Parts: sequence; C-alpha cells; structure tokens
Amino acid sequence: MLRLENVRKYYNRNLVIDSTSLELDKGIFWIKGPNGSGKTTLLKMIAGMLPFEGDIVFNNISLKRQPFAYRQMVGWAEAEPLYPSFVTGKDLLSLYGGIRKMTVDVRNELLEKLRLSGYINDPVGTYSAGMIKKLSLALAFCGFPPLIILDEPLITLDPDAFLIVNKLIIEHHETHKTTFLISSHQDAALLSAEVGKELFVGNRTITYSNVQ
Ligand SMILES: Nc1ncnc2c1ncn2[C@@H]1O[C@H](COP(=O)(O)OP(=O)(O)OP(=O)(O)O)[C@@H](O)[C@H]1O
Repeated sequence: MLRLENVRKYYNRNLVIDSTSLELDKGIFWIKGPNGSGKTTLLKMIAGMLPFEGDIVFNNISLKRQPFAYRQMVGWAEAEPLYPSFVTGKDLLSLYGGIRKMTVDVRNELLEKLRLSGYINDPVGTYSAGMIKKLSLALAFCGFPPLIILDEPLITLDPDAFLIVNKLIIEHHETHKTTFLISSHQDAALLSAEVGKELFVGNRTITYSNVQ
C-alpha cells in the first residue's frame, strides 16, 4: 500500500503539487496529465529524489522517518537517463545488483529479456538513446523492489522493445506483486486494460480513477 499524506511541492514559490493525499493498493498505475502538470515531480518525490512537504508511506515505511528502508523498496528510472560515458552497462548493473543483492543468474536473465547482453560490456557513451533507456529500465528492476517507478519508460524504444518492456511489467506485477507507477503519454490500454489503472495529474490536483 502506497500512501501520500498531504504532499505539497513548491519550486521556489511555484506550487506544483498541492496538498495531495492518496492511497493506492498494489497495481500498475499510469500517471497521466498534460506537459508541465507535475508527473515527473510527483514520481521523483515518491522515488525519494526530491524534498517536499508532507510524507509518503509505502508498506508502512515512511520516507521521512525511515528514508533508508523506504528507498531500499523503490526502483526508479528517469525519463531521460544520464550516466558517465566511460562506465559500462555491466559496471552499473554490478553496482545496482550488488546493492540490491541480485544474483548473477537473475541479472543475466534480465539482460536476456531486455536484449542488453550484446553491448553490456561497452561504455555507455557508445549507446544509442534506446539502448540507454533499456539499461535504465534494467537498473530499476534490479533486485525486484516491491515498488518500481518508471518515468516515460516507453519513449525511444523500438516496437519490439516496447512490447518486451510491457511484458516485463505485467510479468513482474503478476509474479512478484510489484506495484508500478508509470508516467506516459501513451495509451494505458496498450499495456493491459485488466491491470492498468490511471492517475491523472493536472490543474494542480490529482484524482484517482480506476479504468477497469
Ligand atoms: N527543477 C525545477 N525548478 C523549477 N521548476 C520546475 C523544476 N522542475 C519542474 N518545474 C516546473 O514544475 C512543473 C511540473 O513539471 P514536471 O516536469 O513535473 O511536469 P510533467 O507533467 O512531468 O511534464 P512533461 O509531460 O512535459 O514531462 C512545470 O511547471 C515545470 O516548469
């Protein structure tokens, strides 16, 4: 269960997220809303990447009171990930996999599924935008955290990769009961109408509506 308690976010004096309280059960949630409505801000706050007023609680662990334990439960992938150009994909996966205590077999399975194996030993500076995107998604899945937050995971992916990522999200939700928060301008129905639910962000308020 994810709970937002009177969450509010200002950038300087600009109020972007206004006093939002929300409770979400396990599920796959799509964050929708026009450009500039606050989707990335909301996701970064839930990922523990931005300071804010209020609190966020996941599985009874508070981000404000137990920040380390909270962050251990969260995987995060940015919309436009950036990594130092000289590190390899393997370096990053070893780092994340080590922290998240993921076995090499499971890591290799993830690499195969995302078709990263062919270039994982190359420096990230040689990757295309889609290759970097897939690497960032693999890092978010590392160790199978119970909450995975993906900001625009489908941009820059080719049609094959798009389907692979959709499948991976559904598989994870079904097998590990992972909760996903996903921002996308894509149609949520592309994923799965059965498990997809939508959160609308806009007009400085958030309303939750179940689209099943
Ligand atoms: N670092 C920042 N400093 C100041 N204002 C910011 C900052 N980041 C975002 N904003 C402002 O916060 C508002 C919400 O931005 P945010 O990136 O969360 O929107 P979004 O819904 O993700 O947009 P998009 O669909 O274009 O990605 C915008 O008005 C933006 O200008």
